[in-house]
Amino acid sequence: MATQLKNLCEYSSGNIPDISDKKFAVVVSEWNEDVTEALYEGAISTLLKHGAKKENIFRKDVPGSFELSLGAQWTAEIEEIDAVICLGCVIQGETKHFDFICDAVAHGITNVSLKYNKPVIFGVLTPNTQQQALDRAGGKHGNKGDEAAITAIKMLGF
Ligand SMILES: Nc1c(NC[C@H](O)[C@H](O)[C@H](O)CO)[nH]c(=O)[nH]c1=O
Ligand SMILES: CC(=O)[C@@H](O)COP(=O)(O)O
Repeated sequence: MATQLKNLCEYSSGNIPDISDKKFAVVVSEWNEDVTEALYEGAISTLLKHGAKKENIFRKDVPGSFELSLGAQWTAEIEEIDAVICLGCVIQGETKHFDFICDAVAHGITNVSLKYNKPVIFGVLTPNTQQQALDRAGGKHGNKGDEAAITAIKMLGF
């Protein structure tokens, strides 16, 4: 279902496990920081809302979304980390650079998740415009950060 047909903050409240002792790494891209900071706020508020402890949430920043894969690996390899949430925003420009970044980070994050056998969540917006990004970072379509956080939580209850 396309995002415009659902709100990213709406999700079924079933199968929410106890995360009071779970440790989360949140890797945030600095590119489009007005958007990624909003995603981060959404992710943190969702984790805390569902019982995560603030002292168990560890933030690391990377320059751009392309670096999210390595940032995810450096945090996922920490044994105590139970799940990694990657947050980024790649906005289409004039060239194919957008395609290469999006493809690389989607595959990279997937590979880290499978390599370390733990949830590594793709909380990356890939909009055509700045407005589409803002609409999905606390705007009319909700917040992809909320969605990424609840996805991590639900995967810990698998
Ligand atoms: N244009 C965007 C980028 N570009 C930077 C890359 O992510 C990367 O840091 C660079 O290619 C060096 O490896 N990053 C975003 O996150 N969003 C963009 O819109
Ligand atoms: C997604 C990007 O890297 C983008 O900002 C690059 O813009 P352009 O394709 O116009 O160089």
